[in-house]
Amino acid sequence: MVSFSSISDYLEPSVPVTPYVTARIFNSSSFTYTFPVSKGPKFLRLHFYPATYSNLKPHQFLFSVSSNDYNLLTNFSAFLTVSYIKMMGTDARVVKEFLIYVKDTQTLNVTFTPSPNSYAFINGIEVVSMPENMYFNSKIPKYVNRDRGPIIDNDIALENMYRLNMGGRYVSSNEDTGMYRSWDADYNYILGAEMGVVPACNNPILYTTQTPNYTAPELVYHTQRSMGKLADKYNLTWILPVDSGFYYMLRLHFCNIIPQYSKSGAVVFTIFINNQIAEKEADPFNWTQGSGYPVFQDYIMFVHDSVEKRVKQDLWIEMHPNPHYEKYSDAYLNGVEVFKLSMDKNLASRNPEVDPVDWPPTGKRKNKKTPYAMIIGGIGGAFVWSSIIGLIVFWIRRRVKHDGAANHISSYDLAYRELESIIDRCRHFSVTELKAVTCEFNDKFVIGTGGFGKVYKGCMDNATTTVAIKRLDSTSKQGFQEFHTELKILSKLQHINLVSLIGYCDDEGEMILVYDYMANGTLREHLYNTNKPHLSWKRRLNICIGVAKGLHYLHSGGKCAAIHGDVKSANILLDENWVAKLSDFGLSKLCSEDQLEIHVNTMVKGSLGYVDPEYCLTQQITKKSDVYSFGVVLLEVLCARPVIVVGLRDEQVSLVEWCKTCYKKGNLVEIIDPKLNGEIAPRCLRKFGEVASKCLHEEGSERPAIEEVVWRLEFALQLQEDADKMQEDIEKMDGPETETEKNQEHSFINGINL
Ligand SMILES: Nc1ncnc2c1ncn2[C@@H]1O[C@H](COP(=O)(O)OP(=O)(O)OP(=O)(O)O)[C@@H](O)[C@H]1O
Repeated sequence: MVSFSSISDYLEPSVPVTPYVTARIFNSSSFTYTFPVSKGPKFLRLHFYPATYSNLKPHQFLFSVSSNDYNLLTNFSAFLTVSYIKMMGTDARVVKEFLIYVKDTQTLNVTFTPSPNSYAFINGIEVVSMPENMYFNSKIPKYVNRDRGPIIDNDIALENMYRLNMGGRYVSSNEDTGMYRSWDADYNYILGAEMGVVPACNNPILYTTQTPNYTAPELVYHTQRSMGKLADKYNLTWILPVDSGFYYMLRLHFCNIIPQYSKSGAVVFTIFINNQIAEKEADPFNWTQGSGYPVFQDYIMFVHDSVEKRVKQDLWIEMHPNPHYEKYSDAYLNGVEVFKLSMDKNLASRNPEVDPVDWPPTGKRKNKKTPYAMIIGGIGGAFVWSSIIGLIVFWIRRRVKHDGAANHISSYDLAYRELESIIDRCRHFSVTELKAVTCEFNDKFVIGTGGFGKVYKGCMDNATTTVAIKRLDSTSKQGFQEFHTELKILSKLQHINLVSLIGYCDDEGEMILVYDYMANGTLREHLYNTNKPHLSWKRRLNICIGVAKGLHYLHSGGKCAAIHGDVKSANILLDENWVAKLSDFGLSKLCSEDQLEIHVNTMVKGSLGYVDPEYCLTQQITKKSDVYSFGVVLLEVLCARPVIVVGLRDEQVSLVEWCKTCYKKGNLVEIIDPKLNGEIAPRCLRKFGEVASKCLHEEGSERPAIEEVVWRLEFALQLQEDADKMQEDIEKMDGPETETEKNQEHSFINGINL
């Protein structure tokens, strides 16, 4: 008999009857369960309760488990694992959770193989589907201490090592978001006496498309561990023992729930993973729309231990307030998930020959060196041989030939390195895949056309993801440079107010970029030359604040800071919740934050009517050039007209000049969008006009930094909300109106003079 069922001789009171009281025992040969399932990512959970079954003692069970070609467990002893877990004061059972992508076979096989002279057993198997991009092909991870590494795609399997609810209680599988994950309390893992404080809230958590409601339950975001009064004196540290010789993905969950921290830049901290800086200036408030919005960030790092050859070692997560931000000295974390990544389809054993700086692993790298490959080898070191590298080699060779100077190669050195990391961070699509979702690039799927080419709408991943597919037109003046810049910027920078790049395709001479689809199109198409319903004033204000926050992120992104270079209403996309997303980074300049303080020399590019006059004169673009273009957008939003209208009276042709004249005369109110009549509170309009005017100052040095623009606009919104509230109160009041109230209402409805 290959297998038989048995009942445990004893069940500890803390262990539930189902599924742990019964087990299936396997002797000698392998035994496979086959589950017919749909294609897509699955949780596979294996439940073990080591006990005596049919007179077989717990230590007699030693076995391996594999699933769909992945070795999940090798020579596994549930007895030893539980002994170790008990030392940590937790459970008498063990649940092993794996994340596996089931491909076209639509079957999930789970095979148990006893080790020699041993038995295998299992108490329960759980298979749960998960949303397509929940963990696989999700947000682009950050690589700790290197700029490349594995990506979490359909070819990788993950093992969950830890899932912790910081500062909160154990969250049972029934309290999860339908995926039956359980979340442990973190106090077993926090280092030393410095346990910080545990703020909590009960407000509804404001999930978004970037952090949908299945990401983690509200219970996780309702509590956090932060540093408390002694923040400057110590690091908030968690220690999580893991196996050496593997890559790990850490998903850190944040949600700002402390009322005082309701401003970007209020709390900025540094995150270290194993003593390496994972995030120098973490400002989770800035990564979201504000307080109560959850956000997570994935980090990948290799845990190696080449010196002592320890099989297990500690993974440290540490946080410390960033000393450059004095406002509030604190750091916080709401939850963490730690996953071990498969290497060569093997999650189960140590893989010492894999050197972390040698990605992909030596065994997978192609040895054959073509003359092109040798050029790259010399320039970039270890690399991934992919079609995009092929493309740039071809490009470099062509340039060298045309320019006839070998020293030009070195100027493209950077491009190599950047592209190598892009390849690992972005999803690569084949032309066949993209043709399939657009019916061979059929015009019926076209949703817009820009300078780069046509943009198509498509559905992928079993219709769970709607995307916008931007395909370079062979007749376009744009080309590799814009394609490369867009990939470079968006693969490094992610923010709620920047459009998300899902991937790219460079097969068969194509250059295609794939983005999240933005259901409400561009800001411009809601302002003029449109039949679409008009945007309310408050919605317009929120959109402007979102764009300013996106720009602020871009300008202050540490080593990946950038100048956008083409801010305009057509490059602001709106998602289904009207959240503004800055797009089109083809003209952007990526440089270090220090460099942003000086000027970047460049040939003047941009869109007519939006370009900073100082940039035109000096040919030097600065972050204040973006501030100028943003000022033009503010005027478009207020007046709902194009920036240049030929055929109008001379003084009215340019929106900027016309608004400046009206502003100086104090009659800006006469040129605001008539559809906004009666909607704008006088004080709000005054503040808004003032911000726009500052942004449009002729001299860059006189323009405010975009951070200042953010808070000035937030203040304008506050003024509007106060006025709306007052208006509501007046309307609610019974009895005759007082003279003052009548006047207030009158000025509100008929507008004001500035
Ligand atoms: N992610 C997206 N979601 C929905 N629609 C999009 C998306 N990206 C682009 N579009 C649509 O495609 C049109 C063309 O976009 P694209 O970014 O190529 O051009 P543009 O910015 O208008 O022009 P240019 O590149 O010349 O500045 C947009 O106006 C918009 O209607």
